[in-house]
Order: sequence, then C-alpha cells, then structure tokens
Amino acid sequence: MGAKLVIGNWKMNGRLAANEQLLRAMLAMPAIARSGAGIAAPAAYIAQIAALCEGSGIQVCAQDVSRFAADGAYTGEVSASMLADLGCRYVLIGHSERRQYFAEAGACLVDKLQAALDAGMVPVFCVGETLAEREAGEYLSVIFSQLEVLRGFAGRELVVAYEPVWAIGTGKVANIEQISEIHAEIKKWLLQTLGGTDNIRVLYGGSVKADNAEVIMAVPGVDGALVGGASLDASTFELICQTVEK
Ligand SMILES: O=C(CO)COP(=O)(O)O
Repeated sequence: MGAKLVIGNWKMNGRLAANEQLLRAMLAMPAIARSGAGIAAPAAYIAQIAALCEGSGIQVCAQDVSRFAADGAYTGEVSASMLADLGCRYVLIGHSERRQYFAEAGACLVDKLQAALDAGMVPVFCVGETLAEREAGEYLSVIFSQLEVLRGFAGRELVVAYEPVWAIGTGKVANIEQISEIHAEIKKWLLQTLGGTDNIRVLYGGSVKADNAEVIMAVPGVDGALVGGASLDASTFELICQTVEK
C-alpha cells in the first residue's frame, strides 16, 4: 500500500512548553510534514499537539484508547470518539508497554480496535516477541497469536507495527534478516487470514535511529517505522522522515 509511514511515539514524555518547542522545530522541517508522519502524544497533550499541527500534514496519533466506546461511567478513560473529536487520525493499540504494564491482550484489544475503527481512526496494532520468546524459538507463534486479534477486521485500513520487545529502548535493533523474515510472515498471515494486504501497512519499531533508518526502510516488506526515543529530537526525527522519500 502507498507511501511509507513514520510515527513518532513520545510515550509518557513532554510538558506544554517542551511540546510546543519540539513541535515548532518539527514544523520548520518540511520533510516531516511532507512525509505525512504521525506524532503519538500523551492523551493529556493531544489537543495541544492537534492545534499546533493543524493544516501542516503532520498527523496526530493517540497512544491508547478506551475499550469502551459509549460515553458513561468509566472513570479515567478516554474514548475513541473523544480522540477523533480532538483530531486523531491514528491510535496505537496493544503496544508492548500496554501489554506488559496493563495486561492488555485478547478481547480487550478487539474492543479497542473496533472502537477506533468505528470512530474513523486507523489503528496501529503492535505485535512483537520478548527476548526469551525469541531465544526459545517461539517468536513466530507468539506473533501469530497476537495477530489473531485482527481476525475479524478484514477489509479495514490498518497499520501493524512489528516491535520486538528486546529492541525497544535498548539500542539493539533487529537485523535485516530478522526484520525481513517477520514482515514477510506477518504479510503472509494477513493475506491468508484477512484476504488482502492492500490497505494494511506493516511498520518496524525498536531502536530506529537516524543512522539505521534508511537501511531498515529499504528492507522488503517494511512500510514504515514506529519510532520511540528518536522522535523526541526534531532533527533526528527529520532524518528518519527523509528516508521515506528515498
Ligand atoms: O516502542 C517503540 C515505539 O513505539 C520503540 O521505542 P524506541 O525507538 O525508543 O526503541
């Protein structure tokens, strides 16, 4: 499917003044907006980021969404329709940090996908194995079982992000063979299970930096990148976004 996509995941970082400084620096770098990159901001700052990005080409992304779609007594939750109302185009679902610290899996993630799609957003569904699972040779079965959540969503526009847990925030990037194997397997699974991949992009995430982004983006089956730490620096993020045009 179409152009490659870069999404910067700020995770739980930022404050009003720092966000504005970082966003204004990014807005002054045309390659970022030209690439259609997304910024996944903490929920507290989505309105601020959306206002700053308005009309720029930079897309707003949420880092999570409530599994409950309807308004009501769900203290602390932020619904898909609220995120869409704020201007979010994408929403991360099932990030490994959500799986690890908030025990998200299975039916909860199906609900989140449904809520996001019903609100008109594109889910960025994250999968990936731990180091122990890779070393035990179980990584493919782990990823296939995580993908099962997508089974009911044939024909929808989706983004899948392959983020090996052992490569997140560690500086240990997966090698080309590992990335190309998993992306090919994910695409095969999507084709067999959902009947097509035309409207699904598969991103790589995990220690994507300015100095490895070009090589990663060129791996067959890689349709873009989900970038953590390196999205907190405007010029680094710009260099990563520039690889979309190469
Ligand atoms: O988790 C990630 C993006 O969602 C990857 O984070 P890092 O790029 O910091 O490894």
